[in-house]
Amino acid sequence: MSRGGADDGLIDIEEHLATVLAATPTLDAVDVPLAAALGRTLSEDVRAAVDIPVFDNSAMDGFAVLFDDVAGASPESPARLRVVADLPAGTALDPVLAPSEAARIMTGSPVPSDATAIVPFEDTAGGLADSLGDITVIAGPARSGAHIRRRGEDAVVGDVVLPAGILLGALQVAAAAAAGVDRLTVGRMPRVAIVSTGSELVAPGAPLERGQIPESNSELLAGLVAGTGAEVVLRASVSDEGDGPREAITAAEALGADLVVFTGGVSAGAYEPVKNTLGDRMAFSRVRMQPGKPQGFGRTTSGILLFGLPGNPVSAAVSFEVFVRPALLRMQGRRDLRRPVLRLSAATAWRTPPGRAQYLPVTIDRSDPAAWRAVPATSGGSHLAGGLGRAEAYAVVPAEVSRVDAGDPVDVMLIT
Ligand SMILES: Nc1nc2c(c(=O)[nH]1)N[C@H]1C(S)=C(S)[C@@H](COP(=O)(O)OP(=O)(O)OC[C@H]3O[C@@H](n4cnc5c(N)ncnc54)[C@H](O)[C@@H]3O)O[C@H]1N2
Ligand code: MOO
Repeated sequence: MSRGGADDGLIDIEEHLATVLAATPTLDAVDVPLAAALGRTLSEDVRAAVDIPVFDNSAMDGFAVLFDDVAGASPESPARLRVVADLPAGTALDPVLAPSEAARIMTGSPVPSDATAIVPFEDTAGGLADSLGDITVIAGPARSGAHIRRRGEDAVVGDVVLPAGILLGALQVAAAAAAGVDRLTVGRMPRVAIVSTGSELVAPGAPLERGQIPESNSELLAGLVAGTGAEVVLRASVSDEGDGPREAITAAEALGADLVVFTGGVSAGAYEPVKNTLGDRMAFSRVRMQPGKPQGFGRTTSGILLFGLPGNPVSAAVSFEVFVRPALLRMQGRRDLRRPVLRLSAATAWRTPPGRAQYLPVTIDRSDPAAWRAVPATSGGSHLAGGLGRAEAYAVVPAEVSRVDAGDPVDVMLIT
């Protein structure tokens, strides 16, 4: 569908993404130990198997006391107590405390059932140095319960500590561990084949004959794929002649691939291997974006998703962000498929392509923490593969915006 009645044959980004996602299955879930869960997508809610905290415990190194014994204690009016027990972390002891008795206690140790407050060492005359006989409290705790961390105040058994569909980062895996959970159900890693096309491509670092360039898209895509939690099972480079793309699909199928990403060979030239050999399996569209206008997408009869991204390096990077990444996340069961977007002001003016949404590689000027600014990393050309290396985000400018002036608010999609 064309926007605003413009009859330019381009389809909207959302329309192409909807086509992609409609064809994208959620893969099976697998059960993994915590150590293997980092970077994966959680498939089922995680419920606490133990309370957090597990038991009432001390927040301070000091003494477990009866609040009434020490309330209002001061240097002028100290409270004297007798230490009847010593409670290191891990102890199972639960000593009885009679009036005027205390237990020395360490941070994290279980608070005796009789105790109603903790007095830190700093609030006693003798401190740690004189802590196992009689002690003198010179500052009473502010309230009953002071410095006691209560059982279950964070979560109780059965509470959902992590909801299905989220990315498991270090914080989330640690929360599962704290909740007494040792295995997590996560989306299976999608298996991805990456296929570069182009007779001009040679390995990076190889001597270049006239007309040849270093192949860089497979490095780009392997990194981007890994960043989604998927695994690369095949990297291949095929020439512009012959049946390379079809052979690559056969090889990918043999490796159990769920998705094949081609770059190059999808536009309007005489040698377009993806377009010319895979027309029976993929549809080729022109999407209202720059870079990333030519897009191929389809599916094999066995259900492997096929993406034909444009070969220009920035086009390939942006196309991956906008179409392939959401598909790979959906396969793993991720609920939120979007990157975080900040609205920042443009540091300089820049040109935008008429009638196409722009994804401009940018850096973020953080020199004023209250006013971050988007700084173009390139002039916007889809071939500027070196400048792409400076980028940490894309400024996303809608198709109907004809220019960006310095100070204009722009949406900035974070990609790191
Ligand atoms: N007559 C038209 N020509 C072009 C159109 C159009 O609409 N009409 N669209 C342009 C746009 S927009 C793009 S984007 C490109 C897309 O072209 P292809 O996807 O067919 O890609 P190639 O022609 O194979 O390569 C484009 C460019 O990228 C370099 N490249 C390709 N693969 C790699 C790789 N793996 N590593 C590094 N660089 C790579 C290649 O050498 C070319 O310079 O088409 C426009 N043309
Ligand atoms: O759309 Mo192409 O990807 O402009 O350069």
